[in-house]
Amino acid sequence: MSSETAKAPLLQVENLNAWYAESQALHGMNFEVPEGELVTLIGRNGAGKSTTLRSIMGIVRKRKGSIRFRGAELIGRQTYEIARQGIAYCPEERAIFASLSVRENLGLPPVLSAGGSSDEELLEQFPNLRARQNSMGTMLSGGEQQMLAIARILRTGSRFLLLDEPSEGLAPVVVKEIGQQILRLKQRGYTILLVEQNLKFAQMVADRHVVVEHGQVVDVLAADQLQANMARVKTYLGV
Ligand SMILES: Nc1ncnc2c1ncn2[C@@H]1O[C@H](COP(=O)(O)OP(=O)(O)OP(=O)(O)O)[C@@H](O)[C@H]1O
Repeated sequence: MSSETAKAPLLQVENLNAWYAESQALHGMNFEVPEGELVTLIGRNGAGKSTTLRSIMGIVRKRKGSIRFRGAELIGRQTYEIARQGIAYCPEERAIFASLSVRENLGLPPVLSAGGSSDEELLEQFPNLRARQNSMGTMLSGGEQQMLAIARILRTGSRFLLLDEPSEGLAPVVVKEIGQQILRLKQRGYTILLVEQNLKFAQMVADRHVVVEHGQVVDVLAADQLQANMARVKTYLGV
């Protein structure tokens, strides 16, 4: 057995089904996230990417199948228990508190395990947040808000990050900066599952792409296979 096959993935999603009330959004998702990799969930609007992240976090409660993190089953667990196991979630809406300063926003998440970044370390890693540390949330640009939303979850000590469309609504130059920060996180050993519609951005940072359509995984491509399969992927994305 090669060392690659011997190592269990950090996250294993098997036959995951999820519902909003009676409406089924995920229909048997299957994919894995190996430790230390950056995996994207790509697919068109409404494909089920955000629902997958929310199901992993237990925010979407009605779900069946299996989600194993470091071998432990997450289905049936509450969101706070899942966070304590070492998974941090950065939602699409960023959830920056408008009436709090950058520093106050940074201090909000609890430290859940050893190894989280201190406020000082976060300001060092995100220099443009240092420059704005006393500014209120309302005064931040979209890019600064996104940086803050990512920086904040690093406080928790979690080593597995779920990021929902960090590039959304941002200018190309800002998207590039966010991409560089995310690559730095990968270099520092974080494992990342990233929802993304921006293919160029996904390509810049990912080791592997999981293509989602109608609540199912229809393709898994290593980063170096994406280009050769671009025509098919673009059809899935509707671009
Ligand atoms: N809060 C909700 N209540 C009911 N249905 C929802 C809710 N959120 C999402 N859905 C539905 O679930 C399905 C999957 O949506 P989801 O948001 O996961 O898609 P997505 O791939 O992340 O796309 P997008 O980028 O548009 O969010 C869609 O049919 C959507 O309409």
